[in-house]
Amino acid sequence: YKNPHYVTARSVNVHLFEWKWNDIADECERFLGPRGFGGIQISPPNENVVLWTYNRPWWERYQPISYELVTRSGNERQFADMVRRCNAAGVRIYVDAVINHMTGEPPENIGTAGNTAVYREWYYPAVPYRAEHFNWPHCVIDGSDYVNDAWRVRNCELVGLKDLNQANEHTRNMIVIFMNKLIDLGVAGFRIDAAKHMWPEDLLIIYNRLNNLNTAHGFPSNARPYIYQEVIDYGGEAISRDEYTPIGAVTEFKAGMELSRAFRGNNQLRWLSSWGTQWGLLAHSDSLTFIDNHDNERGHGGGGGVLTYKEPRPYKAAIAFLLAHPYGEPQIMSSFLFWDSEIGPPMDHSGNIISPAINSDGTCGNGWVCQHRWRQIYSMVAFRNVAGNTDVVEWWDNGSNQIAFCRGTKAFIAFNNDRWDLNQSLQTCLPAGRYCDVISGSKIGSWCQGKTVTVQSDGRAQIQVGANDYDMMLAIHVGPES
Ligand SMILES: O=C(NCCCOc1c(-c2ccc(O)c(O)c2)oc2cc(O)cc(O)c2c1=O)[C@@H]1CCCN1C(=O)/C=C/c1ccc(O)c(O)c1
Ligand SMILES: [Ca+2]
Repeated sequence: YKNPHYVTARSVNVHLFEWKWNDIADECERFLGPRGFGGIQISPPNENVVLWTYNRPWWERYQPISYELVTRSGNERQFADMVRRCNAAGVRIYVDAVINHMTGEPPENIGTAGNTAVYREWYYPAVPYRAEHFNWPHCVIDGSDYVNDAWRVRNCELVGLKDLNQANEHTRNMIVIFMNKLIDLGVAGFRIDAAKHMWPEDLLIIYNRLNNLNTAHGFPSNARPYIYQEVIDYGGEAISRDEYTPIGAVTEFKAGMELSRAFRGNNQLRWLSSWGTQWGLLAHSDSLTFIDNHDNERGHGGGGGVLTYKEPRPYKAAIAFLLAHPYGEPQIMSSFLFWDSEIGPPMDHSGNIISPAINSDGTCGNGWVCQHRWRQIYSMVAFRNVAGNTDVVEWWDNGSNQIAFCRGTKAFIAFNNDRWDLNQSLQTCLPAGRYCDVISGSKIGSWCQGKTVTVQSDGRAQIQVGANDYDMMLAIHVGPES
């Protein structure tokens, strides 16, 4: 359950938060496939509550009312079409699975999004779920439970959302039927939302009932779905993410928190020479890493502020480091613009999500940030792909915030977060020749739009990253893009 099943030489997952299925399929063919992205995390594809009372907040998609594949992102046919087209472009699809709970809204407060599910007294006829499929006696998780009471965190309601009982055979089967339908449509795996709120024993039983991946979509035979479990654990809680690593990968929130601290200047970059488990992070094969996600980019995720698109220079540098270093399976957030922590995706007056516009320079409009289309970020996706499974070698630092390292003989990156220029002859580990810095510009034919680096026969080059350069890093690698 710890293998993303990326197509060869692909290595990065992008969370296209709240995108519509048709737009994702287009993006796979016109951008993500050609640029070497490995996979996409999509928003929950099953029917959710319609909360006009909060003007369609982003978190309504985390309040299921059925497992019908009908949401504002599209219907079942559009979903199947997206998975087929993205797999054909070499880009995998991972589904955000909300299986801990159903909505907590009383019947009179909900719309029927896909007109397939009207439920009464917590019954969900479209699934169907009835009262005995939920945890009883009724209780709601209190803040102190996270520290003191693992049983209540699992068996009581998260913010009043109806808490399913995954120990019940019918509940398990409804969840398994839902997930197997997605696997048969060609998805490569799942993000398990709110995994902390479910018992690992019950989750493993569910995972073991899942089908092998569908070989018609290019997966090898007997391939198990990639499972990464959302367990928000900065330490100090009754529940540890170590309870979940035996059964699947786990979201490593500490990675984004620590790299945000470092690239904001609250920790010296030189300490990153030991990046990985020595920082208290999960084992490499268990670790889904990211700088920010849909929750903590809004400040919900605790652990202090992670870097987001709102602080672009250190954000791009933190992402560059995350992608340049071999530790973990990295995921990039791709957001819509927001100015309050509740607001949902750009929508028209009747609530339909507005598609991202693609500008002539390749960036997005219509209220979408499309971080994955920022040159400094998609260039680092290519960097990571080229670096493959090579190790970090030739680590250099200046004793504070200027660092550089190679990935085998394939790639080289340098960062400068000091207030003075970096101007050093450094070992790049690359074959002699002229390379384009992929951060400061693209390579057009054989011309470098940005900086050019000349590597001598001993692998050394004069590396310059000014303290006030537009970006605080320089990256070069073998292969056509650099
Ligand atoms: O103030 C709120 N929630 C209370 C604080 C955040 O608690 C939530 C956590 C949560 C937070 C921290 C933890 O350590 C933890 O174990 C769980 O996970 C969720 C997962 C869901 O599928 C749906 C939810 O409504 C939540 C949620 O409210 C607002 C209003 C309701 C939704 N919401 C939110 O803030 C929604 C947040 C949300 C939604 C989906 C997610 O995947 C997520 O990680 C957070
Ligand atoms: Ca639960």
